[in-house]
Amino acid sequence: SELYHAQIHLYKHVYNFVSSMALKSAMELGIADAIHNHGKPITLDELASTLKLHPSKVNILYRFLRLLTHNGFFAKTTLKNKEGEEEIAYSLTPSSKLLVSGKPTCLSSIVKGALHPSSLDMWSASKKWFNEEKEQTLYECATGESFWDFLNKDTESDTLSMFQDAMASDSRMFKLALKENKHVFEGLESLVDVAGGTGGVTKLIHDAFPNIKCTVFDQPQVVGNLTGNENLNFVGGDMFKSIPPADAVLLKWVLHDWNDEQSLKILKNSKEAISHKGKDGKVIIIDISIDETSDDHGLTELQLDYDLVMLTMFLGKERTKKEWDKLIRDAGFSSYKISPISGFKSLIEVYP
Ligand SMILES: OCc1ccc2c(c1)OC[C@]1(O)c3cc4c(cc3O[C@H]21)OCO4
Repeated sequence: SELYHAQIHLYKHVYNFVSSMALKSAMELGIADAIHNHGKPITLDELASTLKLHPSKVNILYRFLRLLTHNGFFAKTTLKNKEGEEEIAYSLTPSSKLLVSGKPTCLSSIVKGALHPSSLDMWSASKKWFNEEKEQTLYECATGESFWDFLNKDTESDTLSMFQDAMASDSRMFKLALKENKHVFEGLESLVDVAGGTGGVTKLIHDAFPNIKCTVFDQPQVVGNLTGNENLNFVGGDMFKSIPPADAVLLKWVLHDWNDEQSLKILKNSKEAISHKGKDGKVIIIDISIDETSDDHGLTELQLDYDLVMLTMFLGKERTKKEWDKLIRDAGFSSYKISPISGFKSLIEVYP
């Protein structure tokens, strides 16, 4: 009946965290590596001994694998053992292949970072957060400091490196996406990567397009003592004041960290930076573009999850197609083109 369907829907969402935590446990145990290194489907006993689990934990491992197999992270096959009996064996799926360490597609650091207590414990303060008028992130409301201050506190240095590893692993996925979007960068003589940090992504572009003069633009304390080469240089400054001129301005995962007023300022400064190129200049935005009407339900759910992660930790936001349209037009640009890139993000080419 409808009542019981509603109860199942409600309870499923209440216990979604169990699946997340089972995935985190699988990542911490190194199950994907053990199966990958085994080179063929692995039985429960072989896996338990590879993981050096106590014999009393074998059945617990089975229960975790059962849920994760049900949710598409492992595949179950049957093998005939030496006595000719059928035995269950587990193999990887495309999703768990993203947990195999050492590969450019390894996203374990995102699993580790996103499910770190610093991202979870703050939710116990949500009622307090809703009932105060002070504009701050849920994280600040819960801990009294910004997430950035927490990351940069030297006592938490492992969290900072975990965060940087997560950004780096997401950038490696961008390298694959770059191959599929060469046309966006072809013909450019120069590009400035705004809020490019220490240049992780800019280096990927520089490697793929060595003739483009790439500038990594970020706050002076971020790029201060970094040196590049003849076609990759670091410039310190304030993107809310002015952006160094180039044929193209790259804004990758930048605008989702800022509200509309701040984003408008960044876009207007970007338009100024490419103005010498007339019609040939462009701004390349890489961010989530939510399209609830046409996108797959699961994709939209991930994008709306990300919207709340950005809101609660950075007071940032993910934008819908309509919001991008308004922001781009308010900034004075004449046209733009949105195309999907690397899974759940979009590449928006904006023309003056
Ligand atoms: O655009 C920036 C950006 C991009 C991705 C992520 C950001 C911020 O913070 C939330 C997040 O879920 C997260 C939180 C973390 C972490 C990694 C991590 O990846 C996710 O390591 C420690 O805490």
